[in-house]
This record gives sequence, C-alpha cells and structure tokens, in this order.
Amino acid sequence: MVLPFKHEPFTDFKVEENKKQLETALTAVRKELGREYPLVINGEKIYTDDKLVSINSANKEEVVGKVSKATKEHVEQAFEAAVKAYETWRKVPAEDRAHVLFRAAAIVRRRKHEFSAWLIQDAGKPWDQADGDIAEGIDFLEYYGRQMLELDQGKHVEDRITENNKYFYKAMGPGVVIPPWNFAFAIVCGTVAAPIVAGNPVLLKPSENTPVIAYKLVEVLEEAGLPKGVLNFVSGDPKEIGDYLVDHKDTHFINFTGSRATGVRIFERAAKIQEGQQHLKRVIAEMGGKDTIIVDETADLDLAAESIVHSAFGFSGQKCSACSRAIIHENVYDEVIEKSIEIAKTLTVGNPSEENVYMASVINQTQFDKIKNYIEIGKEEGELVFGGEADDTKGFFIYPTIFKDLDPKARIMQEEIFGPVVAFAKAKDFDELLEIANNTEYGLTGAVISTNRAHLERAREDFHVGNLYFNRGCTAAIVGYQPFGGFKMSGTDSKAGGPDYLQHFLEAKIVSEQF
Ligand SMILES: NC(=O)c1ccc[n+]([C@@H]2O[C@H](COP(=O)([O-])OP(=O)(O)OC[C@H]3O[C@@H](n4cnc5c(N)ncnc54)[C@H](O)[C@@H]3O)[C@@H](O)[C@H]2O)c1
Ligand SMILES: N[C@@H](CCC=O)C(=O)O
Repeated sequence: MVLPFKHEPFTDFKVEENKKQLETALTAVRKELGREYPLVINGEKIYTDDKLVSINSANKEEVVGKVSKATKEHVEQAFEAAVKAYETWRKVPAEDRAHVLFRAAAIVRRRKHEFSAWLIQDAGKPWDQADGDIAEGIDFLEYYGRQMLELDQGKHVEDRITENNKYFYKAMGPGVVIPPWNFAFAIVCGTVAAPIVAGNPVLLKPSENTPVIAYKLVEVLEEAGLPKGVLNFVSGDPKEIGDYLVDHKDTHFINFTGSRATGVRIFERAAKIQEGQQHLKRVIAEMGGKDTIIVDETADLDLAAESIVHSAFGFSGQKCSACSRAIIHENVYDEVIEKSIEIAKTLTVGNPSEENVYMASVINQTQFDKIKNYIEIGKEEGELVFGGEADDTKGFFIYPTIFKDLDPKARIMQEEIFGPVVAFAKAKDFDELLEIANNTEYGLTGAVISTNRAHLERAREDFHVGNLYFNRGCTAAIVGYQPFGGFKMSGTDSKAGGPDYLQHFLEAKIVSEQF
C-alpha cells in the first residue's frame, strides 16, 4: 500500500534551522571538491585517465570534480551489460522495481541539503532553485513508482464467450538517457527513473557540464538496491560517444532533453536502421523554448510584472520554460515595463553558495559569450532599458537585461537565448497578442495575464504551447500537477511527470486465449 502522491514541499530558508542545515551541507561538500569519479558499467567502477573537469561557474578556479570519460569500448561494454540485465530486470515484479524508486526517494529526502549543496556547486543554482530541483527529483521517483504500479494492472479489454483477453504492458529493451545540465538532478532523475521502473536497463550519458551530481544519483540508486547492469554511467564527450550511443543497434529508445539542434540530430539518426537491429527506436526529445507571457489591458499589472520578471530571471533564464518574450497590450505597455524594471532592480546577483542570492553565474564560457552576443544584437534590434552588463573575471555573470520595442520577427524575439534577457513588444488587441505569441517555431510554455474570461478561454484553445498558465508565470511546473512538454520544435510533448509518460518506455501486448 503506497500513500497517494503529493509533491515534495520546498524548504523555507528563512527558518534558521533550515538555513544552518544547508550551510553545514555546503561546508561538507566543499571538503569533497576536486574528487575523482568513475564510470559505472555492470556495477563495476572504472576510473579512466582522461577526465571531464567540472568547474564552479561562479568561481572558475574551483574544480567541483573530475569525472571519468567513457570511450566507445566502454559504451560497448555498457550495452553488453544492459542487454544481459534486461533479461532479468524486466521479470522483476513491478512492485519491487517501484520500491527501488521509493527507497531512492527516501535516501535523497534524508540527504536533501547535501544534494542541494552539490547542485549549488556543480550547476550554479541559488539555494531556492537547488532545493526545487532536488524536490522535483524526489517527485519523479515517487510519481513514476506509483505510475508503474498502476500500469502493471494492464487495461480492461472485452472477452467473448470462451475467450480470455489480457492487455498488458512490457518493457521494451535497453536504451540511452541524454539529459541537459540545467535541471542537473531533477531531469537526470526523471529521465532515468521512468525507463528503469518500466523494466528497461539504461546507459546514462550525463551533461559534460554537470556530471558530478549525476554520479551522485547513480550511487543513490545503487544504495536503493538497483541490480548491477541496470544503470550504466557512461559520462563522456558527446562528440566522441554521442552518435555511437544513439546509433547503436541495441538502443531501443533515446530519452533526450536538450537543445533543438542536438534533439533534431538525434531524431534523424535514430530513424536509420543499423545492421542487426530488429526494432524501430523510440525518440523522446524535449527541446528548447522561446516562451511568451502576454498581458492584456484588463490585467493586474503588478502580477504581470512579477510574473514576467521571475519567469525571465529565475536561475538566470536558464530554463527551457523561461519567459524571454513579453507581449503587452499598448494601453498598459509602458506601465508594465516600468513595473518590471522596478522589480528587476531589487534582484541580487552573486555567488550561489551565499544566502539570498537571486541569480548566479551562467553555466560556462560558451553560454556567457552567446548571451553577451545576443545582448549586442538586442541593442541593434530594440532599446536596452535595463541591465546589459556582463562580467567573466571570476565567474560567468550576466545581469538581468530588459529590451523594449522589438519587432516580433527580431532575432531576440525568435531565437532561444537561454540567459537573463527578456524582450518586450506591444500589440493593439488580443488577436495580435496571440498572433505574436504563436509566431515562433517553438511551443513549450506560455502565460496569459488577464481578468477577461473570454480572452482566457480563447487562449486555452489558440495559444499553441504544451504548458499554458493563466495569471502566473510560465516556469515551475510540478510533477503530477502540471506534466511538462512542448509542441512544435520544442519536442515530442512527452509530458514528463504526467500520467502517460511511462508508456514511452513500454510496449503494449495482448494475449488472447481460447478455452
Ligand atoms: N523541453 C524541456 O523539457 C527541456 C528541459 C531542460 C532543458 N531544455 C533545453 O536544453 C537546452 C540546454 O541544455 P544543453 O545546453 O545541455 O543542451 P545540449 O543539446 O547542448 O546538450 C544536451 C545533452 O545532449 C548531449 N549531446 C550533445 N551533442 C550530442 C550528440 N551529438 N549526440 C548525443 N548527445 C549529445 C550533451 O552532452 C547533453 O548531455 C536548452 O535548449 C533548453 O531549452 C529543454
Ligand atoms: N520544468 C521546468 C523547466 C525545465 C526546463 O528547463 C519548469 O517548468 O520551469
């Protein structure tokens, strides 16, 4: 008997005891910085000479950890282990598989602050964002465990006289999980836990930016009782092993989350049948966003400004769901911009290890340079009304940046920046607000701030995004409450944390017996 799913509560760091616990965890984690981590193949820990070096993006000198790099030979060994493990793991009762996830959730919950501390170091997340990321990871474990118990019952189909029909779900075979760095615990946890609880062994290739926290998850699942070979940790350079993982004949599914460019590449490659391959690969590709908040003339303007600013600048805009476009009715345009600037002025930028830092550094030099370049493009395309500063002397810091008066077709209105930059444009009526909101190739999240019921109902039908929010920001979906995934070039709309997600990793079978 498991309790009904409820999402993990967030930690209130205004409570002195909670604050102390996180500070203690940060001190403990600092003592571990610079350690070396192995690959894990068939339960064996393998240290290689060649390493991925993960650095603290807020302090470039600080090495978080050095993680072994898999070669193609390691990947081959991992496939062998996964193929072998499939024969036994798929026959382990669903209840026992679910219990591995529940035990893992309990382990992470007990060590929550330690995991947050690792995320603060490895991914540059401020305290509240790190805490939210870990809570989401726990939610995925709890939610997918319960989903598996439910799906294990199969679905009802009809019988005729002297006939018995059973419709049930079975595992599909080993697969590959390729996550991004920005939800370095939650997304890794969810994209690994779902196929595993469904009975499929996994090869996990973490992001090269955040391999340490991914390794910590592998340790937890091992401690929770996951048999060897079911989760193989093959960190490495995607240029060396990425295609090899995707193309492999034993890959049954690729559970990818990341940029549009990588997702499309994987989607195309996975379609090609390799020698010895006897199945079609499934691709789950959750990709980028160019997410929009629209504000009509009836809106609560304080709510509008709050929603835009926090959706745009939370975790420095490094969320696929981040608001990077604000489209405002012309009657309230100036006021919403003024209010947004006033809120943006209050945001603190600094080292995420410190308390009360709202925004920290962006993940690496490449992202820093890319965002800076977009700020220069924005200066050509619109008017810079707030921020625009960047400083990479110690870490990769970009300050909250607001542009106004953009043409909807401008590059900073169309291309994913993945940084703390939001662009405002004006529209004359609700039709135009919606038209601009829909005019990108992405379709991930969006929000409408309005008190007009007809406008909200119109948006429900015509605002073409996978996650649409009314009178709130467009980030922070909760597992089991707002399943997550986008339309158009934002991906395959797999709806992570939703009731249909596990079916991506299962095959439905019918057995019909005649008496
Ligand atoms: N839709 C969602 O749910 C969602 C969630 C989080 C992030 N994202 C998107 O992810 C992007 C940011 O993440 P990123 O910078 O890590 O993306 P990325 O595409 O650079 O990398 C994602 C993963 O793909 C791997 N990879 C890179 N090249 C590969 C190749 N040729 N073959 C196989 N794997 C390869 C990387 O090592 C990493 O593990 C943004 O576009 C963001 O919007 C989407
Ligand atoms: N699920 C997260 C976004 C994940 C992508 O970066 C949200 O809803 O904000």
